[in-house]
Amino acid sequence: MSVLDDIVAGVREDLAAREATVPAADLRALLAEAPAPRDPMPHFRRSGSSVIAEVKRRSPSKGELADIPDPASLAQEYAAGGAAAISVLTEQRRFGGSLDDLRAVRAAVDVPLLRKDFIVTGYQLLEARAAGADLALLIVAALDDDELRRLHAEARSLGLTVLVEVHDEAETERAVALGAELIGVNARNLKTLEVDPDAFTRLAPLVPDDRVLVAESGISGPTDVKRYVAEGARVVLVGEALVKDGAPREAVAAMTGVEA
Ligand SMILES: O=P(O)(O)OC[C@@H](O)[C@@H](O)c1c[nH]c2ccccc12
Repeated sequence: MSVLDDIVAGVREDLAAREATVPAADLRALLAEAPAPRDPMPHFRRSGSSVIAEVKRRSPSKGELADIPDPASLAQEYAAGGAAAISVLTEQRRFGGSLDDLRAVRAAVDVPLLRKDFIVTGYQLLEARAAGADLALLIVAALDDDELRRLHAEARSLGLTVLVEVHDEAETERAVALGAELIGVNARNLKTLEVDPDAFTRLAPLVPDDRVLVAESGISGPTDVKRYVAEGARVVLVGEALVKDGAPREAVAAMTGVEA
């Protein structure tokens, strides 16, 4: 069983417990009252890099990254530094996150929020919207083509912007064929946890110019950002480097608006 399969199995168990407590119909009723989601695409399409800054406590590859007792105040620092969006990891077992983190961040900032999780059912999309997310991640490696298409359509119908994540050629072709507007190349292979620093370089040319490309994982500062922008990224998604930096506001600012 790959790491990814193992994570998804845990996610499905936790999900079943939540679904038994809060029925989908209750979430739908909540959403009927909710304000429309924020659209991050105009910021992403601006010239110069946009940053999606991530609230991330730990990961299966690196273990403990940072003690984040107050995700809301970290998010306020990210927003003050000019983050185009904030990613909140909500997976509990391996990443130490929760929907409570997402709700706390939503209450504290006005920028678009990404629910970063292993989304395998429509219920998780309802949860994302109900907790105040504006974007949702769909990981191509975790979904067959039917699931990917169905979840993508469901997310769009809820008004969510979808970040479709890929790591190899075949996944990139699936994302493009799906019509994904926002495609993230994760340098890390979630099945093995290995990082391939050349993944972006290889995959970016397979993506048509009308889509927005996001470079994900292993970005440590403005030098990395400049390289990815030169290779076609408009957006960078950064976790570890920001949660470990004592001055996250300045760190986000330094990675924002970088030109090739
Ligand atoms: O902490 P980093 O190396 O800056 O990486 C952030 C982000 O790319 C990473 O958290 C991530 C990318 N795709 C994912 C899918 C699931 C969980 C986590 C991720």
